[in-house]
Amino acid sequence: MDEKRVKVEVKELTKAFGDLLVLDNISFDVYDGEFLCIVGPTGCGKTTFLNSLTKVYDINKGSIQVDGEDIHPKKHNLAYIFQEYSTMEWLNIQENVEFGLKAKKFPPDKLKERSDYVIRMVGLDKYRNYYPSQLSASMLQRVVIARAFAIEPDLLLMDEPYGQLDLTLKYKLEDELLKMWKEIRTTVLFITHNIEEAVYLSDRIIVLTNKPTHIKTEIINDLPRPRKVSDPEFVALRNQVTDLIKWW
Ligand SMILES: Nc1ncnc2c1ncn2[C@@H]1O[C@H](COP(=O)(O)OP(=O)(O)OP(=O)(O)O)[C@@H](O)[C@H]1O
Repeated sequence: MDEKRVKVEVKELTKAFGDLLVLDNISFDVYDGEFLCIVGPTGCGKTTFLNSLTKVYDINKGSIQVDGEDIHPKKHNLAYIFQEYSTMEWLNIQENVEFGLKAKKFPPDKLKERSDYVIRMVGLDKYRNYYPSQLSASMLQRVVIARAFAIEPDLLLMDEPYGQLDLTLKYKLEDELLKMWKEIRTTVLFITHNIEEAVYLSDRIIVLTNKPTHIKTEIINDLPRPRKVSDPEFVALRNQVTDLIKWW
């Protein structure tokens, strides 16, 4: 990135459930157009973090701002991709993508052009009239990617989206995701346990500690793209992050 502009500012984020302090004074910025990965041990509070970010939970202390304003799902354009495919079975692929756009009050005369564009980007042009039950797992994930990027979100939140998928599929979808991200230049916050995935995808990696969770360190990942998991530089960075975490 040439010029860094702060898109999301997380400041002193603190969340406890009763006596259990989960997030302990977490502060960091996400830059406009950045692909930021957050890795941390099981149970450190990644889901709690996302739920705090999206206001599902009230936080005990701190603030989260997008473009200098307190984050709000109604005010800001937030998109989510989770493990579940979350497509609507009764709508075809084109309608699934347009559903998100309509919800965001996208101009009706530009709807088709926009959905065509993202559907083409993920290689599903021939399937636009199919229903979710007629598609494979990887195609469904592509629909989800297309739908998320279609709205050009302020922030795309991803929570272990490919955790359950087999490796080949996972790599394909990660490449699909990077292609969309490069084209549309969305700010992405991607949460994962998988260090290799974080090194493959990110511009920067934030490493969390065990509970009470704070930021252990952050690593700039400027490996050139496309990345190869077997490149010595890739392996070196993966090992560096692994050594930093060592939560097992
Ligand atoms: N609603 C809740 N009430 C009480 N405790 C909670 C609640 N939600 C989460 N916790 C606790 O907060 C801690 C963090 O949970 P969370 O699910 O955020 O972790 P996680 O990092 O997402 O886990 P995983 O790595 O398994 O996905 C856990 O100890 C959990 O038991």
